[in-house]
Amino acid sequence: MDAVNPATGERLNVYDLDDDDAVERKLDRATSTFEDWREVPLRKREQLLVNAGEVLRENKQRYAELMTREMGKPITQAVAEVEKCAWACDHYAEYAHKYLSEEHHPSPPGTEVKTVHDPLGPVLAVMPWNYPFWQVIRFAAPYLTAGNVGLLKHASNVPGCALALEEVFAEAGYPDGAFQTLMVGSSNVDGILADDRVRAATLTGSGPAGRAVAETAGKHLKKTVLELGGSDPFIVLDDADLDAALETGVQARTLNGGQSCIAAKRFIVHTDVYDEYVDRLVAAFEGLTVGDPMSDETDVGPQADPGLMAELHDQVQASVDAGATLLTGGEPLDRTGAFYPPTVLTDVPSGCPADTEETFGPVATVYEVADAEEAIAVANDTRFGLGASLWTADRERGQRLARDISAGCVYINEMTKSDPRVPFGGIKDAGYGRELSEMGIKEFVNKKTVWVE
Ligand SMILES: O=CCCCC(=O)O
Repeated sequence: MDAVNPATGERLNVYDLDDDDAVERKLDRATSTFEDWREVPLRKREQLLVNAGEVLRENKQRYAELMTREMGKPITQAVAEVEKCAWACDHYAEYAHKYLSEEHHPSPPGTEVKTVHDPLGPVLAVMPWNYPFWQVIRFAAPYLTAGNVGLLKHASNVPGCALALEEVFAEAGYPDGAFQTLMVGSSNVDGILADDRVRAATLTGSGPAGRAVAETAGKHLKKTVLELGGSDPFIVLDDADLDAALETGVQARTLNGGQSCIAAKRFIVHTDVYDEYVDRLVAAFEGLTVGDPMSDETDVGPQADPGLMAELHDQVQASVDAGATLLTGGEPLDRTGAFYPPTVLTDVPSGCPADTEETFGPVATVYEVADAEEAIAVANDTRFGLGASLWTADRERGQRLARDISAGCVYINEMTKSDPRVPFGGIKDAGYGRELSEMGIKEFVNKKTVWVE
């Protein structure tokens, strides 16, 4: 596996792939470790998670630089990502025993009926490059604490991060085999998932990757959680606080180079405030600093890979060819590295790529709508259903409208974001299942009913 810096094109390192024997050994180790790990008292597992949070904090700068070098995330955002990982560790260290406590049910007199939460076994995690640490800690913190063990198949462009994550758990004192990185390509996923030793799988990634995992998991009757793409609406109503909706909107579209499933991708703006909002959005995009991701001053780094940037650019060009108006950006920057400028498209014809596909980069598509009802109709006119953000001065109105939005979450007067305390996941082509919070930790447990007569 090659790690290549997308800001410079420089090859950072070459990593050996695991051969079949190495994968076999890791699967065996996962199984044998699971038998012991599941017996470790929950309080002890929580303590190890506290340690993992400490390891992350102690190595924050090193891990952040590793992410920035491998996938181009601005360094300030990489540091924030490591901090968020440590927070997720703290959260589950504090709450896992509460989330996993026995549930008692109404039962006939003289009997006791309850649900207990047993771990399932080795969980395969197929994870993407865009949040190389966060996406992994998001599954590992809850699932390991529930007594499962983890097998990570990370994206092939972040191999250094994949190994550093293994280091986090080793240094925190987890048993060998509780968390292992598989250095394999995506063609190996099917066979590993089909293996009896793997009991469940979680994937964050593209729709095709999710469907492939779901198909194999279905064939072998394994539980999955899928967090796939999104084309999240960012709705600005006539009574919205425009300053806040603008500042947050810019961040929601350009954070992480716009490479996020929950980025605001379709801005749906009430006609009364449309002209002002669009003018200010364009000005704000043009004011962003695009450049060296190692600089604290940078807002938008390179796209993670030249091929991905080319795909994004194709989507923009095809949309313009179909009749969309390009207000700013729209051409890769003429410099070394995969730099794409913040881009704004309006008058987007129905059915063009910017309208129907996920744009994984700093490209905002803006729609003008006559009223809140039309805003909701446009918001729902997508095969995705991950998150949504809605801006209005009237919180009651916001909550009424939220009921009509087809998405896994709706944030009113806030950008869509993940938080360890809050369930995260989508509907429709955005996937199924929930990560984080109590719901997340309970996705990969056997909710076992115990009836005591
Ligand atoms: O691509 C998905 C990004 C999730 C980002 C987050 O959890 O904040």
